[in-house]
Amino acid sequence: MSSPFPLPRPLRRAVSLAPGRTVRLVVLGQSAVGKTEMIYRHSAAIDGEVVHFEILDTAGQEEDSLQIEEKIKWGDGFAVVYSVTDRCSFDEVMRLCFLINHTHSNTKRGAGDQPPVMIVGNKKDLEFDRMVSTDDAVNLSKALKHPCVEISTRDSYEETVMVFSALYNELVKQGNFTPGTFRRKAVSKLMDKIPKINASSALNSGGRSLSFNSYRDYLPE
Ligand SMILES: Nc1nc2c(ncn2[C@@H]2O[C@H](COP(=O)(O)OP(=O)(O)OP(=O)(O)O)[C@@H](O)[C@H]2O)c(=O)[nH]1
Repeated sequence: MSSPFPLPRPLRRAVSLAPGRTVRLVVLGQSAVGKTEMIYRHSAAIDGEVVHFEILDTAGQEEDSLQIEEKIKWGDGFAVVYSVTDRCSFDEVMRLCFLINHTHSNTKRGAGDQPPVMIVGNKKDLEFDRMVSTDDAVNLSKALKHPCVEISTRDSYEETVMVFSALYNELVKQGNFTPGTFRRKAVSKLMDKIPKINASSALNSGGRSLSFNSYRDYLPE
């Protein structure tokens, strides 16, 4: 299925980790929707600039709302993931989108100035087990005013990367900060506590299964 919302063209991967700007993205969603299949660090050349993505996922039902809110405060942009094979995970999307908006309305931005969110329907390869239609997703997307896309993290690494780059493009488009004002280095204390695995080794595994599970190990001070 093609996306009802056009995603940017596939990105060229950066050949080196040159100094660049850093964007923090958070992947939210119910348990078992496929969040852990997403990569957690990625660098790409976008419009001639190197962009480092730091990607934090949540641990589904194991986390309480305070932990999720901490992660939401940390993030610049958000992928809210459901599985097209799991109706309950789709029903959770609305609650998570409200939580993002609520949390950010009290923190970084002014009223009515919300961070970019993309609704991501994963496991589209399981067409015969589908419980959430594309129309359902488009309707929710219109209601919440967030773009939606269906992907398969299992089948396509590129689709996952395009979600991240679409969020980045939206951040730039919002104009809250121009590209030059992004953080210059991956400096967050949170990320400093994450075990170092360099981007090239992460990508060797097809960009999958390298997410981290124990947020408690690197909570901000
Ligand atoms: N067919 C198919 N299976 C997938 C896809 N993405 C993930 N899975 C499978 O779905 C199961 C759950 O994936 P996880 O990545 O552990 O899900 P999660 O959202 O991180 O779950 P929690 O850690 O409990 O929050 C695993 O068996 C994955 O292999 C996909 O695109 N297609």
